[in-house]
Amino acid sequence: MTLSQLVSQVPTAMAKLDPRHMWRNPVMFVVLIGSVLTTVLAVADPDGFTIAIAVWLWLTVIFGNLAEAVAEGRGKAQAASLRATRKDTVARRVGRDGTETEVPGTDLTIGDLVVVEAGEVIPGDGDVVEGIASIDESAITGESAPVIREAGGDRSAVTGGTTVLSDRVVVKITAAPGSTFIDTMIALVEGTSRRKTPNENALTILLSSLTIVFLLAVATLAPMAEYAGAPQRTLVLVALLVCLIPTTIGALLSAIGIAGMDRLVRVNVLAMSGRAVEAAGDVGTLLLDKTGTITYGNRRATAFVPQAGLDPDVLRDTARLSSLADPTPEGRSIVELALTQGAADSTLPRGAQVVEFSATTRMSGLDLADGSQVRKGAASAVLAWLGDTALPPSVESAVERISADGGTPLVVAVRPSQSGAPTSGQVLGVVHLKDVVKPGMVERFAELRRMGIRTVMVTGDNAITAKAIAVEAGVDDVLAEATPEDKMAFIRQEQAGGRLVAMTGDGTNDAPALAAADVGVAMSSGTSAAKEAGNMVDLDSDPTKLIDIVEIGKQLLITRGALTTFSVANDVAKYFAIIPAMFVAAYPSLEALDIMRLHSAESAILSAVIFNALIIVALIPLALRGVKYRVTSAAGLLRRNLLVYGLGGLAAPFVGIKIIDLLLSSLFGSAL
Ligand SMILES: Nc1ncnc2c1ncn2[C@@H]1O[C@H](COP(=O)(O)OP(=O)(O)OP(=O)(O)O)[C@@H](O)[C@H]1O
Ligand SMILES: [K+]
Ligand SMILES: [Mg+2]
Repeated sequence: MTLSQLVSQVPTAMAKLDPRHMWRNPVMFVVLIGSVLTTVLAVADPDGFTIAIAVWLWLTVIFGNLAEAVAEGRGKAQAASLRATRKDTVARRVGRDGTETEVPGTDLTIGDLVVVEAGEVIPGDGDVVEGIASIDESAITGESAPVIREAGGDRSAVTGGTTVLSDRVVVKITAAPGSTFIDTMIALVEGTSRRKTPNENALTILLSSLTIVFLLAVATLAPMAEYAGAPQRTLVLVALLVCLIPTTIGALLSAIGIAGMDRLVRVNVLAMSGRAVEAAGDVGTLLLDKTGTITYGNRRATAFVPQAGLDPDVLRDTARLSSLADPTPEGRSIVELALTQGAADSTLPRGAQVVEFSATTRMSGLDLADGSQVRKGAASAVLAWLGDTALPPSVESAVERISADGGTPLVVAVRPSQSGAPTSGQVLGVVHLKDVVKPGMVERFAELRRMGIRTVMVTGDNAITAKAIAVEAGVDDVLAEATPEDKMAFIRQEQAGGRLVAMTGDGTNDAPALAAADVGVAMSSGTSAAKEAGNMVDLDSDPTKLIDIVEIGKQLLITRGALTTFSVANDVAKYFAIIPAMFVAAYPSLEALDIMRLHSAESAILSAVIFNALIIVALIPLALRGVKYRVTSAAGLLRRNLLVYGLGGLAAPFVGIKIIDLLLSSLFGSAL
């Protein structure tokens, strides 16, 4: 933060003097009332001291607003650049009859189909329903490497404002103009949608109660002082009150929250709720989806392994048949592999019923017109479908080998038509699906472990594959063959144990879990359903981003705690700095307590007011940058912060007020 940044936000800080805005911050609202009151006093009886107090009380309020304005100002620049990407686009809308019409992007409604080709800007948020394309998302991520988006799988979501680099896709619009991802991002970085978090509300109530306590204390001081023969002016009592109420944290509280969100945006994470950012600071368990989260999610068929003695072409052709109507990347890759291995290029047989893949059945295939059925899917699912208890030994060993290697085996089976007596089906072999683990996982998960976070991979895949990938990625635990319900139940169970849970995922089947988690981070590469369910989106689709998210969350909590400690300690110290000076004339015996030896009672009061205002500005950089988070025990951290910010807060006013008092008395000596 530079001085010019501070100065440039002064007009915004002045605009925030609007009582309708100030009202939301009770502590600073009291200072505002004090400023008005002392201004009236200064107008009625304009002596230098009264004017000086009035001026410094106004500065206190403005400095508080300045902290918020500077925090918000950082996001405004980013919002402006995002607005530029939301330029008017022309959409090629596809009608029911397949004809294309050009319409302005703003005319699109949810459910519309649009065609986007290489070189064109995607006119709105949606899911790719046909085709595959490489897309430049740098407009929103700042990342220049193109990403792949394709129909059918968990990499189907596209964002309006991004550009198709190659090929052609058909996109089904999922967001109305005005409530798109970029609109959300703009609102977020500008802070227009910011609401106080429950923690902030609780702290505000605490600070307000403290303010009321000090208000009562100062109000009762007046008659007591009078009785004691040392009557105090209203002006002095107002100044005393402002010094005693927790103005430092009151002024910086919202800036701390905004800065936390801002730091997340800088690491390419969009947090839809401040509450989630706070929860991130206390996360104990992290759940990660495997495919598309820990791995790239580009699960491709690489080999057909037939059952011993079976003609390899039979497996190849049946695997292809079962995948003809499977729009998932896995399904399409099987069709492609079969073609390269010499399969005939035929279309879906007449009268065939498509059995779509679902995360619950873990199978897909066809029911053919003659009553026979073909399926491919997870070994356990296919076995259950066949009503068998064991796979043929050669298939069993292929499944194990593929799994142990971290691959996903898809067992292919057929069941002949059941016209007469029930005939049992036959397992033909296995398709080997391969995916690649993203680099750098092991080190990053080790770091999470040091932070005290347990990482658990949850996957629909079988236990052996899950284990192999878990070892390669270095997660602590795995939950295999998990249905969407299992993922959610696991989260509920962790939460019941008192732990806050973070979940990262990309798929539609992750959506319930993302919604149930305290921190739900959707991969930007994932489906719209996942992004809507989570409360954060990672634009880089990096599951280890949670390390940054947790650090930022912890930093936010620590900064708020540290500055609250500092603020309250500060106020207590001010009490002991000012009170003896105020009463030493009436009670000479107080002289023993008057360790500060301030120039005069007036100088003491004015110095305290000035210190109270300046400390806000002095702490703005810390509020924005955050107190540094180190990986250490929570107790150690608390001790350290109490020491630094508690003792620091107690000592600072004595030093600061003394220096200001010396300056004032040397400048205005006899006048004070
Ligand atoms: N197109 C498909 N057809 C048939 N079976 C499939 C298909 N895709 C996946 N499967 C099987 O279903 C299982 C679960 O699918 P899915 O990939 O949706 O699980 P998931 O819960 O998202 O886990 P993850 O994404 O971590 O692998 C897979 O392990 C695989 O055995
Ligand atoms: K104060
Ligand atoms: Mg998945």
